Amino acid sequence: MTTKKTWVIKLGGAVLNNPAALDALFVALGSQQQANFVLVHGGGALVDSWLQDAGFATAKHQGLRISPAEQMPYIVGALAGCANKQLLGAALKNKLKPVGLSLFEAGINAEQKLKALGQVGECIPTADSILPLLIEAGRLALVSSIGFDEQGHWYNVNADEAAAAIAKLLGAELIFMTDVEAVLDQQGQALHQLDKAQIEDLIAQGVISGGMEVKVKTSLLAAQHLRRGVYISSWQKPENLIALLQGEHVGTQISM
Ligand SMILES: Nc1ncnc2c1ncn2[C@@H]1O[C@H](COP(=O)(O)OP(=O)(O)O)[C@@H](O)[C@H]1O
Ligand SMILES: CC(=O)N[C@@H](CCC(=O)OP(=O)(O)O)C(=O)O
Repeated sequence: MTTKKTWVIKLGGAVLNNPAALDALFVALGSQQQANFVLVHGGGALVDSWLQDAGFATAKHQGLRISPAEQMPYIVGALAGCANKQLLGAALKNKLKPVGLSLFEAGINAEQKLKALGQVGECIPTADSILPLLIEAGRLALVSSIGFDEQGHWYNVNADEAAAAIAKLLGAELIFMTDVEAVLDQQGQALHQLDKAQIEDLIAQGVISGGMEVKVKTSLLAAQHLRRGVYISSWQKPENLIALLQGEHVGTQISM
């Protein structure tokens, strides 16, 4: 049994457009032999462009993409196919041993969140995850946010929620790596620490919105469940990841 700490890292999809940042991140991961990692990735921008190319209109409700059944082949293709395999290629290039997975193999089932959102999925943890075996075997799991129910229907799960569910399942540390260095206040200054009351205030004032609203709400729930701080930082700064692993305080810490 491995005694190393496991870190679940959520990678925002915008990193897919930045191969140099992706390489730097994988180099940083490869240099940290004292920890295990599981990567959960998004790809929202890629989904936008695939849907647009296919002639679909797409919309979000409170940061979640409304996902009609007829759009799912494109959403699944972009996230579990293209984005997942693009990351796999970058990890391979950087001498890691990646395995690409959907939420099902990772031990998370999905069920419909809200009828009005179509195939948007909510995470249901199961007792059947391949992740501990992959970690034990020294493999780097790359998990897309496509989930399935027991009938085999597919769902589009928000990748932040997917990462939080996997961190809970593994009792792991959780870091969201996005395209901003921290959650920002009204003046655009980094907020180093946020708790429930501050988060509610900033959302009500419209300072935190869109994808960041989902991220901070998901982080808060995860911090409450994991009983420890959850971090938001940028994939543009792999040194921040190393700093967090060493117990330093960078980006925004969301606490209970
Ligand atoms: N207060 C805020 N601080 C930082 N970013 C914010 C804030 N409010 C909204 N955002 C937006 O949230 C984005 C990050 O969320 P999202 O695009 O969903 O990231 P990811 O794809 O990495 O999950 C930022 O790029 C920014 O445009
Ligand atoms: C339901 C829902 O909103 N799913 C997201 C899944 C991808 C994602 O979360 O990507 P980022 O992390 O890059 O934003 C979507 O379709 O965009």
